[in-house]
Amino acid sequence: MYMSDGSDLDDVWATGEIFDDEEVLHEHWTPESVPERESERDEIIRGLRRAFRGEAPKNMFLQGKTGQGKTATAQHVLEMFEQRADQQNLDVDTVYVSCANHKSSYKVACDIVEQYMGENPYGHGQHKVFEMMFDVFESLAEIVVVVLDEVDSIGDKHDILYSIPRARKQGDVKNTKLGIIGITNDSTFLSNLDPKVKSSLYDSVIQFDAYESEELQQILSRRADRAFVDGAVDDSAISLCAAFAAQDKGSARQAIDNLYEAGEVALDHADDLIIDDHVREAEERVEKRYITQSINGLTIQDQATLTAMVSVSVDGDEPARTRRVYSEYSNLCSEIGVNKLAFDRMRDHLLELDMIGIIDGKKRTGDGQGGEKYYWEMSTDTGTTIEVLESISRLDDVIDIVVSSSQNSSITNY
Ligand SMILES: Nc1ncnc2c1ncn2[C@@H]1O[C@H](COP(=O)(O)OP(=O)(O)OP(=O)(O)O)[C@@H](O)[C@H]1O
Repeated sequence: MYMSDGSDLDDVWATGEIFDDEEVLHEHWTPESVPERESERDEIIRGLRRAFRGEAPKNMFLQGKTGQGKTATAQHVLEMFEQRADQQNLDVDTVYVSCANHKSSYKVACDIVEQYMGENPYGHGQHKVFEMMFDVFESLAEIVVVVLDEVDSIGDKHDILYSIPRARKQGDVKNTKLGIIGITNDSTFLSNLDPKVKSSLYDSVIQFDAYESEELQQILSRRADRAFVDGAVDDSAISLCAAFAAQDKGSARQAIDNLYEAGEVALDHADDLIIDDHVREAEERVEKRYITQSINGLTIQDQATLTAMVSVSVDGDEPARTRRVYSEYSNLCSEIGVNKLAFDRMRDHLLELDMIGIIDGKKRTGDGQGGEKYYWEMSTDTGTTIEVLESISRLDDVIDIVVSSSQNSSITNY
């Protein structure tokens, strides 16, 4: 049998002349400045500067959709805060927790204790774990800022949001002054908190609006200068990347990911200049990867609801009322082999799909019957979504029917 020595794959192995410092395109890389977020930055500074007057920092909530620079801005300001405090001999420290995998205050407190004491106290009662967490804060500094990123993950188990702001009053800490910076994508999280929690921390909500195309262009240009060798990116490719991201979610993360992928695409084509065509191909690849990751993480009921939504989309009926989606869903359930949920519960799955950005639901006044109703449409590309759903064995037959019945405008009679 012929075995290649691999030399025929040299073009696939080629690293090309595109990337210089690729790391600046990685998710964990923190920019030194965030000029597009000057006003949000200044508001955070105003909340922290109280510490220099001997007061506890303000409790703040940074709110806005994904990729809007909330974490980057908070990190940038906190770095400046620590440096300034150092210069003025003020004893400050910051504690950062990503709450993404912590579904309760208890688990967040365990994470903090583990970070600083080296041992996870999981298994002890909540009272004990909170006590340990307050001991950690007290041992760190006179002023401690606790950053709770993706804080909405803790859902309604939000005792920590009540306890930290009141810790001094309740005698949980004696010498340390505490402030919280909560970061969330979920605009409903704050309004759904119970009133006693809200009143203890609702000092300031700082809204991060979606980036516009010019802002994304500036962000990309700064990254590109460092990430790629001189002259490796066409200006128009940067503008196109920014425009794609602005039209979609206005997310800087998405824009940076697309530019990174465009570099890979250029390498695949053995080109040493990134141009518009590479950006277009990259956009398709990134979109497909994003849809695949999102859909694979869904429950089967979410997937059934999404399949119904796709069916509505191929019939050209978007935006559609919930009852239209429910009718498709009802027809699909037995084919997919899932229990048919009641109308309201299926709507919850539509809301879930909206939260992760696969579909988009907007409330507006309906067709004269009652108040505002939801209208749904796909926010990812329907064709790509179909391709991904087809790769799930439980759904592939149903998707075939959905697509082939699109000419008949409805799958109701299959
Ligand atoms: N103004 C900016 N300048 C430079 N880089 C930015 C800026 N805004 C965002 N970024 C970059 O975009 C990516 C996403 O930003 P970040 O994580 O801060 O967003 P986020 O709003 O916290 O999103 P999420 O809620 O999804 O975590 C990061 O790589 C970050 O460095």
